[in-house]
Amino acid sequence: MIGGLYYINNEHNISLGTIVEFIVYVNMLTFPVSAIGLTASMVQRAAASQKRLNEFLDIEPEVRDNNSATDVQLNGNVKFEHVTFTYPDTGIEALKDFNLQINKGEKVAITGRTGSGKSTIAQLLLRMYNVEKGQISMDDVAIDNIKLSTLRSQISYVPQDVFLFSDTVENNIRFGIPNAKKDAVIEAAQIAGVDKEIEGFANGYETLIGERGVTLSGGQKQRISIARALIKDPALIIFDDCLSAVDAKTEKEIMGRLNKYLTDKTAIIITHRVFSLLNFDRIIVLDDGKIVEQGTHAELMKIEGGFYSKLYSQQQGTD
Ligand SMILES: Nc1ncnc2c1ncn2[C@@H]1O[C@H](COP(=O)(O)OP(=O)(O)OP(=O)(O)O)[C@@H](O)[C@H]1O
Repeated sequence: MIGGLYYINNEHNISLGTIVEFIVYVNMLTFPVSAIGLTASMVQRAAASQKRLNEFLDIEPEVRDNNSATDVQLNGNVKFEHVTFTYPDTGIEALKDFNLQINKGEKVAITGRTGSGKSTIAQLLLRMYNVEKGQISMDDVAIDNIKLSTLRSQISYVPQDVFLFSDTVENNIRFGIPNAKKDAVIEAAQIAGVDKEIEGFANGYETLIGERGVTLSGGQKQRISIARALIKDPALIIFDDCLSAVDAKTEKEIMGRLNKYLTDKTAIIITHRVFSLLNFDRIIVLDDGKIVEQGTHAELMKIEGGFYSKLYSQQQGTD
């Protein structure tokens, strides 16, 4: 449910409509004087846009730093305590008295049916919303008391919908870490399983992506997005169903490499495809905003008629 790099670009909850309005407004202001056919209706629209712009500039972001917020060097311990969260716009209760503790270095997979609350966990960890009931903490510091910039810079989030820039492959991977060395870019691409394809492009890592360059497949975009998350070297990394466009074999291989590479890091992998989770420390199954099963693959397979074992059996042979 989270789109693109929403959390980076949209800290102020700017709606697309507002941005479009803003562009219309700026275009009007820069209209050449020779085009004096500026009609009354355009003036009215400009005035309306001005009003919207003023309203937009007055918007106070709902999530902002508390006065007591500090910089904290995070180690990757995560705790949700009795968190009940309702999306303010829809009134949907996405998490219900939700408790979860993940220790530094643990690799935890979260699965469950559509709408069960998986992405909401990521949204709340990034503090895209304030939590009113219960508490979320990292390394025993409530996330409300961690500066937003500090929190978000130490969590890598790979969204479901990939957002790439019209720039080189290399710059897309090192986005956010402009000083990252080429070796680090290549290593991240190798782990994400996209290095061979990049090397096959006419200009390798210098190849432009987008209208003026190569058109990437959905799977290539997803793997570049994973490489971008890895290069950040975060305390916590969250993969949100970000391998849906990759075939089952490739997904398994990437998961295997990630498991090794992320040894000292905390990782949360949100996925519908359970077959790639065999070696995870813990698998959590969500339903209707609550944990309904958790354990290793072997433990969950023993639950007769359990959600996980059913899902696993269904997926065997289908991918
Ligand atoms: N930005 C949002 N605004 C309002 N309601 C939302 C928002 N995002 C999710 N929801 C609702 O909250 C509930 C939990 O959604 P969430 O995205 O966390 O589920 P999910 O398990 O990640 O689903 P999926 O597997 O389809 O991504 C759903 O009912 C969903 O419709």
